[in-house]
Amino acid sequence: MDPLTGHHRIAKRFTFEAAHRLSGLPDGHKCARLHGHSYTAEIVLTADDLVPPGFVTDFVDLAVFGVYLNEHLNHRILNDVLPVSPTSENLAHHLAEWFIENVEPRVPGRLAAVRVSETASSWAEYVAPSRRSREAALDLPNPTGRQ
Ligand SMILES: Nc1nc2c(c(=O)[nH]1)N=C([C@H](O)[C@H](O)COP(=O)(O)OP(=O)(O)OP(=O)(O)O)CN2
Ligand SMILES: [Zn+2]
Repeated sequence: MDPLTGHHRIAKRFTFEAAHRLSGLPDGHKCARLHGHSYTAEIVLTADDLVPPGFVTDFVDLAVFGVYLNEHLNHRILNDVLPVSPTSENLAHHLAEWFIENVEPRVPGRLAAVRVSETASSWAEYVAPSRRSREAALDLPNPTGRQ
């Protein structure tokens, strides 16, 4: 790729409410108690080239991610529904894997990152591996040459 050529990034932010408790923390840590957050989950997509009329991906086509959040995480205790400890880091990774499996194959952009916030002052981000490295790991061909 030409190092002087940039690429496009877009993001869409979703919100949901959920509770969690974190284990493995020092005695008395406030987050060991069951408590709730108004979460935000931001999906970042990237593309070298735009598709008509000038999109990385139509924001409308990302609505399915909001449906997943609403049906599976909203107003839930995250410890009951996630296969991992419900830290922001683990949640960002989990959401990235869900997006890569369920949404990315149907949209033109590729996932760059998922950023999760529990509070207005913090976030955790999972940076997705490139499409090329994912395909190499699966030993798949890359006929489009897309990164
Ligand atoms: N690296 C991480 N650290 C912490 C996480 C996490 O997911 N990743 N999570 C928590 C707790 O969930 C806690 O509820 C959030 O802590 P904090 O940011 O301190 O939240 P407050 O609203 O209490 O923050 P203040 O800004 O200090 O009011 C803890 N750590
Ligand atoms: Zn918390």
